[in-house]
Amino acid sequence: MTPDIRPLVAGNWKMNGLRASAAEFGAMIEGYDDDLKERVDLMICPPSTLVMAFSQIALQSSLSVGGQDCHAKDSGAHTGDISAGMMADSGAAAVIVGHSERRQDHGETDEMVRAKAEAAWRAGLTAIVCVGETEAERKDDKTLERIGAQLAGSIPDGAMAARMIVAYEPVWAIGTGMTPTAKDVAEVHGFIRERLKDRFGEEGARTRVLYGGSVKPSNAVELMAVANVDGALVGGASLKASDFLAIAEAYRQITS
Ligand SMILES: O=C(CO)COP(=O)(O)O
Repeated sequence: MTPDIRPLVAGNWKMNGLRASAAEFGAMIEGYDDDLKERVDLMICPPSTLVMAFSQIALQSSLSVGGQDCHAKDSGAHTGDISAGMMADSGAAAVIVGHSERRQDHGETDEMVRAKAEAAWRAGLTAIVCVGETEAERKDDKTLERIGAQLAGSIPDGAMAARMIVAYEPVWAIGTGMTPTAKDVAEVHGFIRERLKDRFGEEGARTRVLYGGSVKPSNAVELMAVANVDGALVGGASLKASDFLAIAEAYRQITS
């Protein structure tokens, strides 16, 4: 938690989900109550094919919708790609950029991620910029060095809290069931906060910094209670509405 920052629990569905899964999820999510809505924002980042379906669901609930990636250009001859403007037109309010799976599978560099974040802003979207060290980097004691370089390279100048979210996702914790200790999370999130403040001043102090990597209902309270953790970016556990809501429920406990 950071005082005065409203937490966000965002679900990244990755390459999962069909229209029926979205409808099922929507029916379940309507049930989340006003008290929880007061405490935490919820977002789902489905595959592009479901952004429109989720933006309909979002009308019935207090959920917001994000994309998982966008092209750095606004339009043009880029078969198979999707622009930030298209995401916005489909009802997204945000877009994830620089997820480690994009960095690994598609060779995305910090420079490319930065250009995508700029494209997101041009389209009026919030950019959720992901950073995180590999297992080898952690073992070599290079975690903060790596995160510092990714922050410097991937976040464009002029970042403002209203349109920027940083997600710290240690690569080795994604989909593995392994998580850093609360102490390690505190160290990295504290470091990210200092870097954001150094570069963006008050805007950096108010930017949400999410933790992602094997967040589950059973570890949500411990992870979300860490200083400078302003929510979660949840992969696998966001696919089931009951687990996703159970993670959000952590805020009922933490903020009571
Ligand atoms: O990559 C993630 C979210 O973007 C985390 O995935 P898991 O929650 O499945 O570990």
